Amino acid sequence: MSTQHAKISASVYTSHVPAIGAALDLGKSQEPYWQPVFAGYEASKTWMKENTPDVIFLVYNDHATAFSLEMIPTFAIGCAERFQPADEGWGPRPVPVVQGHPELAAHIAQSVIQQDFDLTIVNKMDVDHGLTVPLSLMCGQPQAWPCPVIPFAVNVVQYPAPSGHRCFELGKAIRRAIESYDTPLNVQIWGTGGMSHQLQGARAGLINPEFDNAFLDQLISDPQNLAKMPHIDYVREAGSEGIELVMWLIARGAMDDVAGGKAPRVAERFYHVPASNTAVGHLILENQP
Ligand SMILES: O=C(O)c1ccc(O)c(O)c1
Repeated sequence: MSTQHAKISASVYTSHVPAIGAALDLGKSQEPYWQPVFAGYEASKTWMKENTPDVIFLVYNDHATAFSLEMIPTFAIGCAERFQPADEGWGPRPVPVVQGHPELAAHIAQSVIQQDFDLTIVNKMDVDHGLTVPLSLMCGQPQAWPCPVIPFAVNVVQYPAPSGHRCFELGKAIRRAIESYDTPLNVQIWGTGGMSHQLQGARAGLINPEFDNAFLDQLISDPQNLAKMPHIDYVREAGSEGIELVMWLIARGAMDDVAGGKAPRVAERFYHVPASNTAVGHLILENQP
């Protein structure tokens, strides 16, 4: 591929627990409960400063904020110039407006839809904690986010959610789309949500560290097989909200292929239980030059 084209340099994976955003916004990040969570991201914040991309393609889920049970696309790509932080009930988070990249987003939409994945084009959308908490964890509290962000919303809220396999294949299509964009942009792809958690019902509070750590291991070294895991296994092992982890497979699908002999480098790995009701997991993978 010519160096005149965009490329994916790295992927970031992280939970997006809303209480993490509230802790930061309310100045509680050094309290004993929260300190270990934020400490786990210190090295990643340094990495982010040293490896700031031109664009972040950020895979997340909307939590009935921009969409609702009235209308919920399986995959939606944000093509707007900018996206406002959403009001999720306590006013919008005091974080910067998210600048989009309409040109690259339109190119990805064109390419991915022509590769037979149906995407919904979104030209106006507020972004909730699913998108802003990962930015806060990786960038802290800047005046402006360090680069444009293309929001990519996945339905993991209203059944049926897409399979891990479909997400993994979609990641590959997104990579082909980015690598056919004829401007040499450095793009990161982020997969967010998870890890194990269940917010409702008889198993509310479920956390499964064995499953989570096995998921991290396999995401690194054997994502092809991990992508075969059926939906019911996520729900049984990681709880009803654990299904958010299929979004990590979109980001992993866009990265170098272990099966093809090119293993990405693990730059950071962190796991902590709990933050609010959730197990926090985090990885950074870098494609090798
Ligand atoms: O742990 C929690 O409280 C919690 C709440 C809402 C979410 O969307 C989530 O991912 C986690």
